Amino acid sequence: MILNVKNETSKLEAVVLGIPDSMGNEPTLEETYDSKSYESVKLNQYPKESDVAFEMGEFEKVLKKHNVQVFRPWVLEDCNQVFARDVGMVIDDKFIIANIIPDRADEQEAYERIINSIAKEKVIKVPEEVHFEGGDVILWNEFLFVGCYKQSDYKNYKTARTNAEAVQFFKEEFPNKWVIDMELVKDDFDPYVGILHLDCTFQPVGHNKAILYKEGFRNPMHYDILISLFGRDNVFEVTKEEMYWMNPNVFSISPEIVVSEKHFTRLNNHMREVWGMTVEEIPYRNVSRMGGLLRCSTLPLIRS
Ligand SMILES: NC(=[NH2+])NCCC[C@H](N)C(=O)O
Repeated sequence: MILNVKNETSKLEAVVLGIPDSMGNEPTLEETYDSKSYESVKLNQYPKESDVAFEMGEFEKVLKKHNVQVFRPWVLEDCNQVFARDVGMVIDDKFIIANIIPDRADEQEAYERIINSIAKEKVIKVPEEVHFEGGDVILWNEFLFVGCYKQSDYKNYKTARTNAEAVQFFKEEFPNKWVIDMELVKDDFDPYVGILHLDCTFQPVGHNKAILYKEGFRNPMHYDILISLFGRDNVFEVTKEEMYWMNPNVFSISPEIVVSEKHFTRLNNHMREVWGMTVEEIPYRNVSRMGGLLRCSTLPLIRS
């Protein structure tokens, strides 16, 4: 398979979609590793496997309707494999195997078949000290945005997944890209405050548009950079409440077609009416209760 991903929106041809089968038992509070799951367990709202399976089935149908080839990881017993995004990622024609949080490391073996179908020299494994997850890396042609956390208490946060070493790694590995690091606000317990991955606070859509949550950036200058790159009129800013429901985590099938959650009324209307896009609305609220949404459930392999 010849990989090709240079941005978040070019026409999608092949993607890995996570899989809801055999998710295992609901985690205990101590076993959760993101604030949203923590809250769901605490409020007794952690989703049932059948509800997650229904929502992911709706997602798969939309992808297939648009002629996208959908790959799945193989099913591991009692293992949550919904969020394909984080285990690795494609940049240009390379597959980078991520160095993810140890609680999730088991998920990676299920991608062996997919990785084996890629030429060996195109598969990159990062050094041990480099921590990153795919949700923190956003491609925008010559730009590579990396969500990270660089403070000395990095290891105290289960929700800090990408470190300063990763930023350096991307700079060295992709010398022709402009790597921009964006430090995120972290909070392991409050989903109204902490940002798990960059794709929970920012995402390009359409041609040169972006969805953005200002308070997610630890350094206001990082927000300013995005505003100046995209242009204020091309940015849809979400509220705290919309961030909580993960509005920035929609998923593009092409610059004209985006998959979104059916409750995202304000965003969906804006994308349709102001940006002229086709919005495929699906139910995905149960999945959101585990700390990720549509982008998080996918790992694009080929965008033309
Ligand atoms: N790209 C993302 N935002 N992924 C969300 C992953 C959520 C998952 N519960 C975790 O903590 O790892």
